[in-house]
Amino acid sequence: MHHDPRTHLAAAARDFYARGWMLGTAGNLSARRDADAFWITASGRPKDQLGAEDFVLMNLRGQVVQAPPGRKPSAEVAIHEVVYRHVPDAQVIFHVHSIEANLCGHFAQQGRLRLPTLEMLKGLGVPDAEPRVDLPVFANHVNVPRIAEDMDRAFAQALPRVPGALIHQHGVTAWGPDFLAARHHLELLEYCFRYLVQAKALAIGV
Ligand SMILES: CSCCC(=O)C(=O)COP(=O)(O)O
Ligand SMILES: [Zn+2]
Repeated sequence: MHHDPRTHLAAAARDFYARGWMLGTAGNLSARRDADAFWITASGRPKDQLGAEDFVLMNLRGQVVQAPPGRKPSAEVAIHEVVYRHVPDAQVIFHVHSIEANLCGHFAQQGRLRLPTLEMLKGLGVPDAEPRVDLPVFANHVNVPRIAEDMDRAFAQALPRVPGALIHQHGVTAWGPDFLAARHHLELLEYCFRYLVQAKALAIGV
């Protein structure tokens, strides 16, 4: 990263807040500083007004490297750590809470949400003519490290075919090799969620 990733993270948070995906302090965003450390939003901060003092530097062993006074890392930092450990290409991770993502959790079967067969899946790295792609869906737990352990186990078996994962009744996490790609992946997954919700309302099979 040539610029301080905290500036980009704060701008992304303002954007996602405006879309209704980070209301009431929901969600958390992070970006790698280098192979062993990443910046993540501090816990419980309003996502439309983040400043440099709202980010914590973590290493990939779960230790705080640098934290402004009174700031703790996101309560969901363990999930970011799992993604960075398993996906070497992931440089940026966005976790947000949209209504549609939470509705879509109810359409999942056996821990998988079948994504609609849309041309836009190409933007998620799926070039197939008739894509049959599932997004992994994890159970939510009050004890967040439990969610991270489930993801760790699943990702050790196989990485998701698309750069994201859903937590039931909670929200989606998407990642990418840079800020723009991570944003596009998040937007495309959220588009799929909106599509699935509307298709269900219209009783259209996808
Ligand atoms: C009000 S959202 C509840 C916690 C959560 O799921 C989230 O994404 C925000 O947690 P953080 O500790 O990162 O502020
Ligand atoms: Zn969350």
